Amino acid sequence: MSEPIRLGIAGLGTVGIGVVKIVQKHADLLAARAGRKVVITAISARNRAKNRDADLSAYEWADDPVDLARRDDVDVVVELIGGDSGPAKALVEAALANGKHVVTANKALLAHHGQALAEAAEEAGLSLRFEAAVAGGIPVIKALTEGLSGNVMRRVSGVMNGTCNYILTRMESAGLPYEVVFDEADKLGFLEADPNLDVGGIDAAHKLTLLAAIAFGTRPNFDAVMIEGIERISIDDIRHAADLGLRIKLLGVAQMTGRGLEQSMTPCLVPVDSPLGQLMGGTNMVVLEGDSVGQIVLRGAGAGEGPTASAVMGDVMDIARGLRLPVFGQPAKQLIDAPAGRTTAAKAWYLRMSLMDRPGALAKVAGALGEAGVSIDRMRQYGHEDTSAPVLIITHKTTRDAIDHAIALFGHTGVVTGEPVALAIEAG
Ligand SMILES: NC(=O)C1=CN([C@@H]2O[C@H](COP(=O)(O)OP(=O)(O)OC[C@H]3O[C@@H](n4cnc5c(N)ncnc54)[C@H](OP(=O)(O)O)[C@@H]3O)[C@@H](O)[C@H]2O)C=CC1
Ligand SMILES: N[C@@H](CCO)C(=O)O
Repeated sequence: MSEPIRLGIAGLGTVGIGVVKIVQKHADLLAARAGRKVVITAISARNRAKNRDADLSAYEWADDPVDLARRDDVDVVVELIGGDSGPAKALVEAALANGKHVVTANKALLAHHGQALAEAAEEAGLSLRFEAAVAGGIPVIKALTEGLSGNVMRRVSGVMNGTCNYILTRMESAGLPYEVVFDEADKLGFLEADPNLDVGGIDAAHKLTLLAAIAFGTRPNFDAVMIEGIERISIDDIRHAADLGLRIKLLGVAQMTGRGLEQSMTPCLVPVDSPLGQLMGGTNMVVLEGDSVGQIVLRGAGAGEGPTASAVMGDVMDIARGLRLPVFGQPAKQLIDAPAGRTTAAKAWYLRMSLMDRPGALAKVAGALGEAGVSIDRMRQYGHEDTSAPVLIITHKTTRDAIDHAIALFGHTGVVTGEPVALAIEAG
């Protein structure tokens, strides 16, 4: 058997401790599968005194995580701290500069600095792996980079943030308003330290950025993702959607068209009985479409100790076995700078707004839609007690540009109060 592969793990929170547990629990299995032992030599976190759910006594402790990158007894640095700057970035950069392979679960770091880090890794002949960064336990990076490498990818889409899916499905099942379910999710420990990363759609957009880079051979371009969060989705939207046989999902879509790379992470409506519509709780689903393979659907736990550590270990095992692949599936220097495209696909849209309840208000809204070239399919005004009337409009198929134009025109009508909620109706 070859020499053991030696891990230095930085970050001993949910994911880090999950990795420690797998290495300890499955030592023989890992050794048999890798053809060498997988051992932990050194660890680091913020607080050494913290009581953690694992025996860490056999490992060297580093107060500064960057020290792991300088140790002779570490072959692979496993970065599980998080954040797109600070110690996580310093550690990954130091590891690559010191000849260590890197495994990370850090989507924020790679979405922002993936290009530079990939170039550094490839120049040094090192692996930089990030399976756990996208859709937790689902091996979607491996599927795209390896299993589907013979395909021209057409489209990548899916639900990639378990917290948002939990909030949206719980609002429906319990009939609770957004604020109450948000507090529940917080108490359950689902939310990122900065909750806006989850509910603002940013975390999911980080993940989509990484998938798009692999699928389309493009430099990761997070700034080009059109992002809308779920913060403005009300229990009324959930109920109206249910009445229409639809569910709201925070849906990511990336596709390459003649206009460039389209990337969006926005709340959308999908049929209740579609695969995406059936996705409940914190589960993730990624749909991959290639020219030869057609459509593939991957579904599973997008977060949590076991699933995320499972993905980290998959990367560790590949490195232990000697598998070396370009970080984004092809050499980073060959990745192209695709222009950001904006979708022109025509879809039906759901528009919910509040109108001043006075003569001619509805006519002004209908006029704005007409001026923007948007045709109304169905319209309903809901019962209300004050001077503001909730109105729901379903449009015939139209483009996002036309909807944005109509919403801009609403602002000049003098009768629309607050900002309308606009959701595209997708096939699911
Ligand atoms: N949790 C999940 O389900 C998933 C997480 N991820 C990603 O995995 C990574 C880790 O997440 P998770 O385990 O949930 O995070 P946690 O908050 O549970 O753990 C973070 C760890 O990093 C340590 N840490 C924080 N700051 C420092 C610092 N300045 N120096 C040294 N150590 C530090 C903490 O130390 P201490 O314990 O002493 O405070 C803690 O052990 C993140 O990138 C996250 O986005 C990806 C997919 C799913
Ligand atoms: N906050 C993320 C964790 C997993 O990346 C989620 O809810 O999906």
